[in-house]
Amino acid sequence: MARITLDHIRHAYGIRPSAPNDYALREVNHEWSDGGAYALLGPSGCGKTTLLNIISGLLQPSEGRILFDGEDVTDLPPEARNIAQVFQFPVIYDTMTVYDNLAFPLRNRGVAEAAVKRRVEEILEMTGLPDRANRKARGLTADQKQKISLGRGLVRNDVNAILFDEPLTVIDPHMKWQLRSQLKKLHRQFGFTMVYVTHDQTEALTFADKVVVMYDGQIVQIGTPAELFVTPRHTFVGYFIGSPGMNVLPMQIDGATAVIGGERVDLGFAPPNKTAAKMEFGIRPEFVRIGREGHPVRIDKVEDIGRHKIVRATFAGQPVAAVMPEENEVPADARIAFDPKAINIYADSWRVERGA
Ligand SMILES: Nc1ncnc2c1ncn2[C@@H]1O[C@H](COP(=O)(O)OP(=O)(O)OP(=O)(O)O)[C@@H](O)[C@H]1O
Repeated sequence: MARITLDHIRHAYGIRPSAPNDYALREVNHEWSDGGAYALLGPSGCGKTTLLNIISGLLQPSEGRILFDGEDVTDLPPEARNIAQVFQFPVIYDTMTVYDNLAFPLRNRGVAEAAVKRRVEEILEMTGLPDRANRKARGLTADQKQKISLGRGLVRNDVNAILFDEPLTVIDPHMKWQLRSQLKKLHRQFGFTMVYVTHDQTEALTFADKVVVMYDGQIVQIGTPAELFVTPRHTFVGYFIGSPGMNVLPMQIDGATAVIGGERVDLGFAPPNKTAAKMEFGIRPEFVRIGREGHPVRIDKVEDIGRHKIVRATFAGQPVAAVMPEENEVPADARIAFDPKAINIYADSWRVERGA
């Protein structure tokens, strides 16, 4: 397994890019540790597949270098990078049996038959297909075929990294959860460096130790699920992670006070003077209190979703969501308050550090 360094990578599909918008990847400059489980998360078109293909060698970046354990592999073709890749749709040999499909990557490398057998049997067990071992792949369902693709990606344990590009799209929802847990278990057991592309936050947060959030051709944050929740570095991370996402309200700063449409909210710290064009106040719905204290608010709707309820309200002319425990009542003359420790301040969409 390898440490992966992305050294000032930029990529444009068109020729002679000039403006930032000409780049599918604007600038990626990060190091991913050996044995880490990373999820690349972001909306459609943000550059996830582009970045994954640059790592695997299917695509040459327009600028920058990629290194495995410090060794420059930018000019190496995919087969020389020693990478396993699992795609969205099955890539298997229909005329081979399930067993032979799984054995193929090992036999190709000259692994002894006894070791092939041991490993293939483990993978058959993991994918829940041991009784299909001698069947031709042709007769299998789409999700069984995709499980074999996953198995082929996992069968070798001498690869630099395993890359997954939305691998569970064709798998039914119940099995999805099971396979994701198995991937996580395998990661713990063998310490593979894994990169997993998805646009589904649940998938990313349950699979990865570190989630790499991409937006508009950039990595906007790399963090643990808890870091993405508590301190989103960019307002996009706030919106995209969480359900409902973070409340983001336009504001002005006056010392240690946020002025939001005429209401003054104490921040508990004075953000430094910023020359930003746009200042915003961010707070997750879990830290918004609806009760008898605080600022005036208009309650628009209460959604009961089981263990808690989501209150949709209007504060200082802006829509705000709050998450409340099921047993709490919304009082008739409700007020709104914000937990000062959970307030994030954004200057031109980027988080301002306390004390920065
Ligand atoms: N072969 C290509 N030629 C030209 N433009 C491309 C090509 N592949 C991707 N793009 C563009 O590059 C940008 C990033 O695409 P990419 O496929 O990397 O995004 P993604 O985050 O993986 O999206 P999705 O989740 O839809 O797969 C998009 O604007 C896309 O239209």
